[in-house]
Amino acid sequence: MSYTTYLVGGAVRDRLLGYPHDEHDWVVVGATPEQLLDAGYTPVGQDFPVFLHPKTGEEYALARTERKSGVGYGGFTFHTSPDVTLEQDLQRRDLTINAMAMDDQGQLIDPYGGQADLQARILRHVAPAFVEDPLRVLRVARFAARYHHLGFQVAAETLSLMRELARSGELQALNAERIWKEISRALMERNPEIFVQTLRDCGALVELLPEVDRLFGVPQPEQHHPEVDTGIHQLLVLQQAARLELPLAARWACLLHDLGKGLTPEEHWPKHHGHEKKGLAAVKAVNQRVKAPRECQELALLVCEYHTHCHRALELRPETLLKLFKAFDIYRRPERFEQFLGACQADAQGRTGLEDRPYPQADYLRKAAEHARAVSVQPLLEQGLQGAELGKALEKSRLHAVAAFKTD
Ligand SMILES: Nc1ccn([C@@H]2O[C@H](COP(=O)(O)OP(=O)(O)OP(=O)(O)O)[C@@H](O)[C@H]2O)c(=O)n1
Ligand SMILES: [Mg+2]
Repeated sequence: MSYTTYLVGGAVRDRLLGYPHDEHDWVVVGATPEQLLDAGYTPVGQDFPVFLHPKTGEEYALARTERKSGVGYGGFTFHTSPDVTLEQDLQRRDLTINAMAMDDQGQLIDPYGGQADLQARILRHVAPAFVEDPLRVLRVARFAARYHHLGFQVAAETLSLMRELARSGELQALNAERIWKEISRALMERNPEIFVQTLRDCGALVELLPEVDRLFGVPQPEQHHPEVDTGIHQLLVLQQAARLELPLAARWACLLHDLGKGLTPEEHWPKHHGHEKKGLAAVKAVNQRVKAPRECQELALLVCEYHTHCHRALELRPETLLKLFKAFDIYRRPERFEQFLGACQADAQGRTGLEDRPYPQADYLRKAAEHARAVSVQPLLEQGLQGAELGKALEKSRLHAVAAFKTD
């Protein structure tokens, strides 16, 4: 018996959109696993009907239907058989724009109105079975972030399904790896703030990142923050982070830098004295809950603690500058310090009306750091210094170098 292969999912969607896409997913209709094994495909997992092409390595999935059989991921049963149709396979998918297929003649198969929704710029679920996978809440928010600049919006009825999922508590059953994968991809999209905003719109933000959610409604002094609301500031900072094309760790740090402001007692509003240190515990909690990679965790903690130092860079004493450099280990980790400067710039410019204000602090710190790094240990070694003494002398030379830079 012969089988038919179709291109599906993101590749079809992005081809129709004229959007770059470099991964191809295929669906195979009318085949048994044995047929694919005989043709040289390798199975991806034990009980999962997905195979890798012998030459291209791309994913080929047997057409399947899915049923949810329990709470959480893994609570799925698949049904594959050669008589599962393409339409059935497409129906189990998340969004209409993701539920189109293309045959080898370039002919589009679009039973659920995906093309119309692409044209209307709508992210709409295919069927009520959307709710069987809570990860889709994050996926839709991520697509909203990715295609925002093209005018895409989440359909009202899809948003209500997302709200239902958020309210059901099912998001708690998602494992950290899947959540992080979505968050990290979303942060790297062109409008990462739309991801956070969409999660908030459907009540998922408080489920997934309650520490971020609680910033909404918390005021800041209007003098420095014309947008006033800390949650809005948060979104604006992410927008700037994308505009500055910051790498993932810096964007993650941007998202978490002000968590301390959510912990200020109301009677102190709109001031947030000491929010930098106060936020550290919250940053740590989020870091661990989503199992962010080490680099992201570290930078988020450092940016939380030191972003105000960066804004005040020009007023800092040489001693304080050196302490900052030490905290960042700028001598061995120059790229991490650069990411810190980027995140702080996004923080300074992520304020209504201040998006284009200059941020001379970054260059100032960059130069000061260069002077500290340029201090050579060689002359000190030649003086015969060792151990703690050597360390102290090196510190002193650096202090001189930074002080000299400051008076310049
Ligand atoms: N929770 C999920 C994950 C995936 N899919 C379906 O599987 C396809 C492929 O999934 P994936 O590669 O994760 O996403 P893409 O849509 O290809 O988008 P991208 O890779 O660009 O993120 C999707 O288009 C969608 O039809 C789904 O319905 N529900
Ligand atoms: Mg894909």
